[in-house]
Amino acid sequence: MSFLSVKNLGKDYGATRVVKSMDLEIERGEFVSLLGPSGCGKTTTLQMIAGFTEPTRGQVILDGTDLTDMPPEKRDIGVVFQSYALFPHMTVQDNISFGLEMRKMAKDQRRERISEVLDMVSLSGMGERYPAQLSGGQRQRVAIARSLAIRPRLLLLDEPMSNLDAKLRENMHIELRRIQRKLGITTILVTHDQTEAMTMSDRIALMSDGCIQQLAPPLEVYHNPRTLFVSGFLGRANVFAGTITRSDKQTYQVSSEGLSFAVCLPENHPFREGKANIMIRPENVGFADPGTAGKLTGTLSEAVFLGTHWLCEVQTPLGMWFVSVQRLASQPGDTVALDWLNSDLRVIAEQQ
Ligand SMILES: Nc1ncnc2c1ncn2[C@@H]1O[C@H](COP(=O)(O)OP(=O)(O)OP(=O)(O)O)[C@@H](O)[C@H]1O
Repeated sequence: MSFLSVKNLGKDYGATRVVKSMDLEIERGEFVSLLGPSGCGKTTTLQMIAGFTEPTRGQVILDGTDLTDMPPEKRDIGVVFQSYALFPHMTVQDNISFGLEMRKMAKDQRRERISEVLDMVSLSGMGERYPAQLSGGQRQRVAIARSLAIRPRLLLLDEPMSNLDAKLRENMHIELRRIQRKLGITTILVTHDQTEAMTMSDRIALMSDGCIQQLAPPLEVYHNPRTLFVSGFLGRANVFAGTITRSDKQTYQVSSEGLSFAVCLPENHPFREGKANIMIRPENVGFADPGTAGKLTGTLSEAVFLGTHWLCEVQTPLGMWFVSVQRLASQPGDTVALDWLNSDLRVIAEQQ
């Protein structure tokens, strides 16, 4: 059995099913993100695991113990919210000490633990300060230190970095992941920030409308999205509708708007022949070498330089495509030929 088992977990408010039926198996030490648009049920799921919201159905089992009817303070779970909820009238060390005192830890041990976690979040020497004397990033690190101090069996993070500026957030991603790995603490992060989920997680649970659409490692979710929603939520995607036919045992062709390309379908792919959606990422499409026809012709309508690459919009018979390239030799208005490796085309069985 997994370290954390969430089985058929759901929440209804009146007739509205805000979390339909969640099944989640998380291994000890794993970092899993719940990623999805606003209102898809991420926070509600986390609150049910923490014990702050009573589920309408389902079970939460942590390390073999059924937590479903256990009050939050008995669950041994650390929670960090978007608003850090530090006690403003207490110093940093008293904020951290609070949870340890509740657990009746001896004074010497408490002092040692506080110094250890402050060191971990690079705030040694700041123990005497009050929250108002800290920056947003420092306050957030105190909140994390406070939740780590109790050595919870499970750490739940609800958008803990969304108040920080972009640079600080990036640093915190790296820092938090380092601490999480070092302590081997099983962690669930709620976020709507795809970069945050991609950089931090062992696995991402991509949610929409109260359901998990796909649960897999970041690269798998990115490169092999199971649904159109997933392909569009994580990064940019070029998607077109086509008809798949079988050429021989291993080879399939997709045709659309009079064009035809070979596609590969993995052994276990749910789809074989008929109408389907085909997806390719912008970075897997390039401009054909001069003098060659490429696979698709279009008109370059826009090109913006994003520092590491050019993001281009190309109007094609298959719709508007995004193309991401390192170098650009064409101007908006030019006719361009696009090329790609057919092995980078992905078939998404779900219909549009
Ligand atoms: N107490 C409540 N009563 C009624 N509806 C609620 C309640 N709490 C949450 N909801 C609804 O449940 C849905 C899911 O909310 P939830 O906060 O879990 O979403 P979320 O994915 O975390 O969104 P966000 O990223 O905006 O925080 C929303 O439509 C919300 O309005």
